[in-house]
Amino acid sequence: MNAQVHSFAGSPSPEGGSGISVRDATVTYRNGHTALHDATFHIPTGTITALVGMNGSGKSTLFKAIMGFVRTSKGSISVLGQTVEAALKKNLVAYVPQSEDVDWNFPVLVEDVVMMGRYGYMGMMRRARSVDHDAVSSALARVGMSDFRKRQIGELSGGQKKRVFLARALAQDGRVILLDEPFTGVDVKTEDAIITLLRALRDEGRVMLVSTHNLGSVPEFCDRTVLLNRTVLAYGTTVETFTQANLERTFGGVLRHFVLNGADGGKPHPVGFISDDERPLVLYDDEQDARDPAKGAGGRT
Ligand SMILES: Nc1ncnc2c1ncn2[C@@H]1O[C@H](COP(=O)(O)OP(=O)(O)OP(=O)(O)O)[C@@H](O)[C@H]1O
Repeated sequence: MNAQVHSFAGSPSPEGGSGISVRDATVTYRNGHTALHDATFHIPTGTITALVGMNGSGKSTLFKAIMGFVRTSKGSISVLGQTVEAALKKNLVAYVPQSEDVDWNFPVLVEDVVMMGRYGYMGMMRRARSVDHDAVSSALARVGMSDFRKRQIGELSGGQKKRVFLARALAQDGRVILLDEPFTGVDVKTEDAIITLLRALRDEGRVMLVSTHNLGSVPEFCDRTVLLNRTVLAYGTTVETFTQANLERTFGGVLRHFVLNGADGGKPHPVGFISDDERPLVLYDDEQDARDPAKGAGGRT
């Protein structure tokens, strides 16, 4: 099968800009496990980049390293031209966690979760000023969750919780936003809303790095892709990087891959599916095209 993957992401991503630069980064945990070794890639500003790899390939570890939560034993990471420590101090990096990483029994209101995004701008007493309250209100409005601000976070649906954590990142005004599997457990409508928001944030010149197992969504909205398996196997524009050969290298035997004889206009039509999760990537051999089956031909615009 000689399929190539085309990107449906809007305008081509701008080259240059300081973005995120990772050079030969190695992270070894205290138990001696090296989760990431010699990882190198660059992402310019004003882009959305997919971070793709199987379970345990080091995606969350890379996020933690970019946030300064784990140290690199080798190599360097720069965020908007600054060290990780400087970026952390300036609240430049916002993080939207995986749902499993959050204790939903913790009794806290939606507006309090979003206010956490403002902590870095407050003094020791964490006294919110009007600018902080305004930032929370506008972030909640932007994700369509204003009506839920007085609700306990644990009472919300999975998709609503994701929106609240996105609002926290917006309230922080992070120039770099790391999203850990934002589409897991959300319906297609919420996924659409998140993608629309990410595109708007890209147009504001922010950098988004999105870990995802939904391979079908990647060509649709990610300008760039980083493929990971304990090191960076490939990185670059999605058009050049998100190829069948690279995906097979990334997932090996773990990837589900089917070739079907579909029918298109009455003609038999070979179709390939590559899936790491519930939304597969669809490859149309003769059109050299990739489509999202949930959205029909041509994907979303
Ligand atoms: N605190 C830790 N101490 C020791 N090992 C860890 C720690 N955190 C993660 N690991 C290990 O490092 C490897 C990479 O884990 P990581 O969470 O970065 O993977 P991931 O790509 O995010 O996986 P998933 O897709 O399942 O979320 C795994 O083998 C994991 O067991």
